[in-house]
Amino acid sequence: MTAAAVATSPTDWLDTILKDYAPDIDPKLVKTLSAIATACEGISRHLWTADGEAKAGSSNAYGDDQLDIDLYADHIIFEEMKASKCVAVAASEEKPQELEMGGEGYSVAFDPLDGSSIIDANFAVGSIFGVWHGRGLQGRTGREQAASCMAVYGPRTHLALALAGSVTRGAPVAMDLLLHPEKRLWTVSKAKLTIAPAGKVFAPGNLRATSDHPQYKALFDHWVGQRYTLRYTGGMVPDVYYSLVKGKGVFANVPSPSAPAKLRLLYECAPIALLVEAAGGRSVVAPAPGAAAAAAAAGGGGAAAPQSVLDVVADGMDVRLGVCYGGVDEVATFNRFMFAS
Ligand SMILES: O=P(O)(O)OC[C@H]1O[C@](O)(COP(=O)(O)O)[C@@H](O)[C@@H]1O
Repeated sequence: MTAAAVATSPTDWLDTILKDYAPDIDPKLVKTLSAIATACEGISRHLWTADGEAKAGSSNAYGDDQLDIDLYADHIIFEEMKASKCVAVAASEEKPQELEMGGEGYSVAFDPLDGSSIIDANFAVGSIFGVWHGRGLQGRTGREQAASCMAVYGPRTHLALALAGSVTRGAPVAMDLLLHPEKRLWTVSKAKLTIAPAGKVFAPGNLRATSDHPQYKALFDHWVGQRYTLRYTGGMVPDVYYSLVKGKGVFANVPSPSAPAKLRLLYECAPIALLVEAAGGRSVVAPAPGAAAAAAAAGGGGAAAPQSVLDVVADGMDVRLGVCYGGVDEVATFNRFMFAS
């Protein structure tokens, strides 16, 4: 594996790296992923001096106040998608509709800046991308992705990148790249990301839901009782990236009637699910309180069964859900508590 790739053209460096995982990778996919990397490099550079509090004075389709940086990141990514000439349509958390990008080959859904509630405190934040084969996002599942990426803007800028089995022609794979801003070059920092089945590190999101979600409360007490180490920043990107790089742990964001789901399937949850499952971990949709009991009561013996986030159909551009990501055994423990009737 080449540790560092010498850039001869904007995409050559990535082509060299990805050919080690997928010798016959589609050049259009390489161009799309390279355009994503270029956008993340621009966002990383902008964050060095950007005002994390500056409000844009506008709100997105969900009424969330938009920060200047949200709109800057959103704009720079759409521009790079157009410039790649390999993206048919794209949509984002800020613009949740399929916008024509004028290219052909792939469709991209993204969250330009995940962590807008913590960026003013200068915590690590990120950008999330899902890349689907062909044209269209609505009606797709995460399992139809060709690739997904998660940029982490912390002390260093990293890009965790997953290639689906449809691209590697075998098992999906996840790797980690490091940005060298002075050379405008990315290198491989971890050739293969893996998550061990078990690891006593937890990141419990939407914790206020424990007030009216007895199964989530019981699980939280279990994690504390089993002396799990808490590693939670309030940013899904750095919190999941922790498990990918450290190779262990469990992240959850569980909804309840008082704290409904806010994470978006297309722009956040499906891309991260591909990364985690490509690293040998599992993803599961977090059920509402009592879902198992309700399913059992509904008769037909149909207990609520755990479902991979990758199998959820995006039957709208704003599907929101609760999730759990982590090692195989950690997600099994999550399911044991969540689907207990
Ligand atoms: O504050 P909570 O309820 O724990 O939830 C925080 C979650 O919301 C998010 O900030 C998502 O929201 P944004 O995409 O608007 O930043 C996640 O990154 C994070 O895991």
